[in-house]
Formats: sequence, structure tokens, C-alpha cells
Amino acid sequence: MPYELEKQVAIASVIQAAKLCVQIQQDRLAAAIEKPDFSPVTIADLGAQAIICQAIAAAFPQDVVVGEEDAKLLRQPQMSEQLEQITAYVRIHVSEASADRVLDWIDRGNGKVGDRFWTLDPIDGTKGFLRGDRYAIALALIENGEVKLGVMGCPTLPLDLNQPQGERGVLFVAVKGQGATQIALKTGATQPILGARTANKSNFRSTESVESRHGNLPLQRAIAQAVGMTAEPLSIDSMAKYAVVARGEAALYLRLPWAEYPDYRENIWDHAAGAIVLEEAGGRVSDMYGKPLEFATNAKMLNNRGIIASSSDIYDAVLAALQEKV
Ligand SMILES: Nc1ncnc2c1ncn2[C@@H]1O[C@H](COP(=O)(O)O)[C@@H](OP(=O)(O)O)[C@H]1O
Ligand SMILES: [Mg+2]
Ligand SMILES: [Mg+2]
Ligand SMILES: [Mg+2]
Repeated sequence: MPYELEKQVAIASVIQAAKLCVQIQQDRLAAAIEKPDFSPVTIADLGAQAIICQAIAAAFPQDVVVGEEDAKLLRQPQMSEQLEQITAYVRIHVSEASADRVLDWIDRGNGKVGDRFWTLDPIDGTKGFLRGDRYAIALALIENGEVKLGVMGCPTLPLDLNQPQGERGVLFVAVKGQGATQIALKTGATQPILGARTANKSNFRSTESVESRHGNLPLQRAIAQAVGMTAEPLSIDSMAKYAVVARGEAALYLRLPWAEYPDYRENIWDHAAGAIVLEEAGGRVSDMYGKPLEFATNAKMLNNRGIIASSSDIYDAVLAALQEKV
């Protein structure tokens, strides 16, 4: 099967990164470090990026990674304690880890988009991670502008949202043309997911960010209502929203920009893995004007605004409702 080795490397490294995140959370070391743009990062984001970049470098030495984080902050002397902590957690999974190597692995994620590259969000939903809510470790392979593989680890997401107290911890895997699967992190139990072809009565609701700055909630809700959704939207952090639509637990994920942030552009690592999981599960993804998402132009999707992700059967109605309001 095409992309088999890439898939195995991605799955193994995302599982290790997920374990690192869970461990850091359990050890109560998940604290916000402020980045220059004032957004938070934690030792878990940096450790997860180190593990995954190391695994890609070992298996595919030529491959470029376009990742969210870099080691600039961590190289400063006042961060030596955090660097030591990260190195210790990474060493649990990668025996040859040292502080210098960890810094270099993290910085392997500073590549540029090209013909073939990976894009990595070591923790998507860092704010969710800090709150103890949902987050995702997201890795995707892009070739010739197309997402070919997506792996998304969601350590705190229930296997089934209808059983919120049930087992948690899921990995989503999709390969172009080969479908999407869900793997239970605890047991390895695997099942195909194809829940995004048609909406139904029980999932006729939308999902959106917990963080109100990340999406225009009033507009999102107006569109959901315009296509007939009356149920309360599901608030979920991270790319897990794509997975929830893929599983058929919601039918629509809208991420619409606020008029107050006209210059905000979405990052490729915030969407690539989620988008292929949803499409392979039968769903549709585009920007708010119906344009395909551009994953290989830049790390920021300069030519796209907003996101529509939905089950296939309601996509046209959502797009039409949106064009009426904007
Ligand atoms: N003003 C904004 N509009 C849209 N997305 C934003 C934003 N500010 C930050 N984000 C992105 O929102 C992501 C989290 O998404 P969500 O709201 O769906 O949980 C963040 O990813 P990180 O947590 O990886 O930094 C960040 O890239
Ligand atoms: Mg971030
Ligand atoms: Mg993100
Ligand atoms: Mg992130």
C-alpha cells in the first residue's frame, strides 16, 4: 500500500508524543510559557515536537518538517530547567536524547513548504491542554500540494462522545484514497470511520472552538441555524472537531474569522491532518468561500479565509447560507 512506511512512522511517533503529553499532565508540569506572540506553549508541546521530528529524521532523513514550535526560547539560559525536564521526558522514548539533541530535533521543525514535507502541530489546542480539556497531536504528510497522510492523537477524547464517561484516548489515521480509521490508544482496537457522508437527526449540530477569540461564534451559530440546526453547538478544543464530524457525532465545524482580525490567516498545521481524516470519512472541507485549502503555498494559508468542514450532504447548503451573510 502507498505510504505504508510513512504511516507506521507517523503512528508510532504520535503515540509516543501522546504518552509524553499525558505523563506531563499527570505530573502536573503543564504550565504556560509565553511565546513572543503572547500565545502559550508548554514543555509538552516542545517535547512532542522533539520526539516526532526525531522519528521523521531517522526514517526519512531528506524530509522537511513544517512545525509550529521552535527552540529559540528554550535555548536561552533562563530556560535550562525546562530544557532538562523536556530532555528527561523525551529520553523515556528516545534513549539517545540529550539537551543539545532535543534542541536540534525541535528545530528540525523549522522547514519550508515544498514538493514533499510534513506539517506538525505537536499540541493543537494548547489552551485546552492547559485546562485539562481536549487537545490533539497532529501530523500530516503533504506531497505536490495534496495531503496524503494524516495522523491525529487525541489522548483525552472519548472513543464515543455519547459515552462521555467511557474509555478515552483515540488516534485517527487517514491515507489518501485508503479511508480513515480510529484506533483506541489503550487497546489498539481499530475501526473504520465513515460517519461524515450524511447528517442525521441525532448528529444535526455544529462543533466550534472553546476559545471565543478563535472563531466568530455569533456568525457560526447564525449559519448553523440557517441550515436548520437548533441543538446547542458542541464546544471542543483542537482539531478533534474534525474527528467528531468524521465520526458522525456532529455534522458541521465552522471556523469563521472575526471582522476584528482581518489579517488572521490559518496555519497549515492546524488543519492538514484533520482535513484528510474528515474527507476520508466521507466529509467535505474548504474555506468559507468554497475554495480548497492551500497546504503547500506557505505555512499560513494566505489565500484562504475561514473553514467549512461538514458532512457531505449539507455542505452545499452551508456554503450557500454563508455566502448570503458575508
Ligand atoms: N485569532 C485566532 N483565530 C483563529 N485561530 C486562532 C487564533 N488564535 C490562535 N488560533 C489557533 O487556534 C488553535 C486552537 O484551535 P481551537 O480553538 O480549535 O482549539 C491554536 O493552535 P495551538 O493550540 O496549536 O497554538 C492557534 O493556532
Ligand atoms: Mg500554539
Ligand atoms: Mg494548533
Ligand atoms: Mg500547537
